[in-house]
Amino acid sequence: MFIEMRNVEFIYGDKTPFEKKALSGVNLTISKGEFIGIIGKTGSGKSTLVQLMNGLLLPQQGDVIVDGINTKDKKRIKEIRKRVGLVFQYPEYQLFEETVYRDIAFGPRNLGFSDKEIERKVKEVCELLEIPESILEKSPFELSGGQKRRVAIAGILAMDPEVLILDEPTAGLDMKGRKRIFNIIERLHREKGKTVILISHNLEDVANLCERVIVLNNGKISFDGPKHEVFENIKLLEKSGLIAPDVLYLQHRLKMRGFKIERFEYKVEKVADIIVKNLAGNITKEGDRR
Ligand SMILES: Nc1ncnc2c1ncn2[C@@H]1O[C@H](COP(=O)(O)OP(=O)(O)OP(=O)(O)O)[C@@H](O)[C@H]1O
Repeated sequence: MFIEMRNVEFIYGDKTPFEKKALSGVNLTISKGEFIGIIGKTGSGKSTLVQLMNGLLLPQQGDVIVDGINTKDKKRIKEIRKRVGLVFQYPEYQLFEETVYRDIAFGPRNLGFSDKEIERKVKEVCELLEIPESILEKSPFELSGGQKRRVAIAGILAMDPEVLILDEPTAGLDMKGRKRIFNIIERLHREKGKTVILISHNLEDVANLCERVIVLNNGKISFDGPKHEVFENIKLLEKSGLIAPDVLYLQHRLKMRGFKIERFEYKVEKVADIIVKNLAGNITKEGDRR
């Protein structure tokens, strides 16, 4: 078990007139190599949850343990940050150096990597994230939205974290930009064995990419399990204030009409195959009857 949260509660502005309980009674464990999606309506506590996972926020109640280290152990916070990398929802929060190179190098430099190691790391992550050398001396603020995202991810990956957390990594990107980011994330999981935790408002993306899904509702976990269990339970999604992807509503409707669906699919092409297969079955049956 790599990350463990035990009975965690987090309150913003604790003991002030503005206090706001963002999370309560959160228990969860995350193992190496998982690909987890975190979903929940706006304000349900998703960003708070992931900031607790790398010690950026500390719980008022309960404990967060990362690879055996309690995030409250101030002396070991660097070790935690090195293990759990968090890419913020807004890349602007993360990019502040004068050049792209310096921004990507910031994390490893802070962790005490040598210049040679930093250079090697920057080169490696740029290749992985398809960041051309020609932009390394540019200001991060001159970049396009997609490039900014990739540079923000590169800066975190350069520290070689075991766990990569991405908070809405494709917000504001067009279809092509989104596909590019998701391909990269998928490869990081599949080829580099990274544990990935993805927050997304887009349930279709989560359904397509993740293996396990955690649903948050008003600061509590309302579901945690295999994705097919959550996505086949439209009522559960609705109770948590979420709307299931259209492909799922379609398959529920087809099932009600007598279509045989063994396993719900998340890609339109695959649903089309189900329909064709069912219709073909019916036509054959008709033929048999005649
Ligand atoms: N800095 C803060 N000060 C006070 N309250 C906050 C702060 N950040 C978040 N909150 C509140 O805590 C709750 C959880 O917020 P959080 O950002 O974790 O939710 P979220 O699910 O990530 O939302 P979104 O989908 O909109 O990003 C919300 O009610 C939010 O208003």
